[in-house]
Amino acid sequence: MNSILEVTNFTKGFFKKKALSDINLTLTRGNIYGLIGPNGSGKSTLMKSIYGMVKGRGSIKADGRRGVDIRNIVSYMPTEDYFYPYMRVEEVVKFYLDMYPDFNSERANELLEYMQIDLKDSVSGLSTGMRMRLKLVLCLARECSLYMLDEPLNGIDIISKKKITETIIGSMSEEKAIIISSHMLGDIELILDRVIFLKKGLLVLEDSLEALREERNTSLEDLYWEVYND
Ligand SMILES: Nc1ncnc2c1ncn2[C@@H]1O[C@H](COP(=O)(O)OP(=O)(O)OP(=O)(O)O)[C@@H](O)[C@H]1O
Repeated sequence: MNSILEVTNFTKGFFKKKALSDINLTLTRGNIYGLIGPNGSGKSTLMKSIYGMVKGRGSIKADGRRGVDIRNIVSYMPTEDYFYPYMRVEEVVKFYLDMYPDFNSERANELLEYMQIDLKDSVSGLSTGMRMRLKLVLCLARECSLYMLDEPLNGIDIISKKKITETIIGSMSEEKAIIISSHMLGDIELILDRVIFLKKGLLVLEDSLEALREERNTSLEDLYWEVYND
């Protein structure tokens, strides 16, 4: 089966407010998805729900798995920073190796070298962009079917952006899918196959980016204005 994730009638509320309303979504292998939407539209809540960190009503299945079992086939990079500042990069890598049986240390070393991160570097000494690079390496060095990257291009310079987008493309294959949430539309537009637009917790559009561009003769940013400017 080509589908890797099925979200069915999924709703999540925080107190009286709905963060996600009746989401129905199927993701297929071989695609990079852009998860798009303004602040507070539900992007992070959707990723956390898929990863089993947030519970809601409805069903989420990835390759037949549900709940925390999904974590065996999904690798998630949250926006939050989760490193212990006293650690060196090599200790963080060791931590991942112990934690995830699917962690590929050879791939991690290869990516660390490309990202110009030294195993002896202290985590507390890394700049924002270098920490982002490290988070991405750790996420993509797992052998998984689905990768979820929450805001991987936030607060970083153009060289880091280039390295990050190249690494994402280099990690793709026909058996995998990647979801990227971002506000950097011009940067991610180049690497996306499909887009998912969330608006106030509702899924308002899921389509091929190329088809949308051809049909409407427009850029992702223009499309964003069309969907959200009301
Ligand atoms: N732990 C929480 N407690 C209460 N409300 C929450 C919590 N997490 C998210 N929300 C609310 O759910 C809604 C969706 O938030 P979410 O963080 O998923 O949006 P987002 O699209 O990722 O936003 P951003 O682009 O700002 O990161 C918002 O109204 C937010 O305030």
